[in-house]
Amino acid sequence: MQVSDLVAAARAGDRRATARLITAVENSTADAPEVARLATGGDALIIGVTGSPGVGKSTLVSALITAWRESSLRVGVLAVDPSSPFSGGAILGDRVRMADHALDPGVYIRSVATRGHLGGLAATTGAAVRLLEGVGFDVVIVETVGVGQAEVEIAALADTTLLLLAPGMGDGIQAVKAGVVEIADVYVVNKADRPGADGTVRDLRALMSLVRREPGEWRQPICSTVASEAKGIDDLVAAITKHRDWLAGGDHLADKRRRRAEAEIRARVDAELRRRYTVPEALAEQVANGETDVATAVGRVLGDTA
Ligand SMILES: Nc1nc2c(ncn2[C@@H]2O[C@H](COP(=O)(O)OP(=O)(O)OP(=O)(O)O)[C@@H](O)[C@H]2O)c(=O)[nH]1
Repeated sequence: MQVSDLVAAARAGDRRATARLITAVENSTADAPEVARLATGGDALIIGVTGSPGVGKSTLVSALITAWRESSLRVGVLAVDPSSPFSGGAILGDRVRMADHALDPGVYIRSVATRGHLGGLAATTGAAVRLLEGVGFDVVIVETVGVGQAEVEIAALADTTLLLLAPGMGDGIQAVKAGVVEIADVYVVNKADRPGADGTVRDLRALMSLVRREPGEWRQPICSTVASEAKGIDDLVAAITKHRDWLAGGDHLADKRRRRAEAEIRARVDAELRRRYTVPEALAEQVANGETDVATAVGRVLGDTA
């Protein structure tokens, strides 16, 4: 099939065509440049969802999909697994939300692996986000488990980042420690049916009252949800819409988009440099032995293989 036919099919809701296009950009196949050229345009709402394992990200994403489908929006989900070298959807096969939305052509769900890919999340996921937006998805959700660098990178990709917490998991404190709180645009206290939820909301409020904000700056709302019963989802969708309106009201959205493009280009440039400039083992050996110094070795790597 021609790339143009695949793009047309993907726009019409053919999920296999969408899958083939993402695979092409992910693997930088010979078709990738044409795919990137044709599958362009669109204006998706890009949502990042992050939080510790077990807080209910998958369940919440499933409930959000249902809400947006009720408004006939097409929803794409990229589930990023920073620890897995596998890609293509197999990991999510048994997940609840797959079963819930498996027959709906307006929903596309895929897992994205970043381990072993040069450039990390920004390079691999950035291209897939762009593709989904380009074939007409109205909402693209990027979900990742809250570990290490991934959640900071996800915030760079997304227009609106949701940070999920759950009562009784010490999440509030963990989040502060990791500095994650700053990357969130909307806090979600999920599992609000569990004891301690009010306390988690209170802790967050107290924490936020310490942050000084300029007039006109975004104040992160705190939404309480019971994702497993689809409770609080309407309020959460409203908070997301409000953030989008705030972004669109100033230069914020354009700024975010530019920074996203910059992060994606940067990641790809870094990956390309790593591919071009390899460090020969013998050279490392020489530095380790004291025969050569590091600066000289760097000169050799750059000079020898440029
Ligand atoms: N009581 C309660 N349980 C919930 C709620 N939301 C999700 N759960 C349950 O919490 C467990 C974990 O939910 P997941 O959605 O798999 O959590 P996750 O954050 O995606 O987990 P990882 O994939 O491990 O990162 C499941 O058993 C859900 O049914 C909720 O609002 N209340």
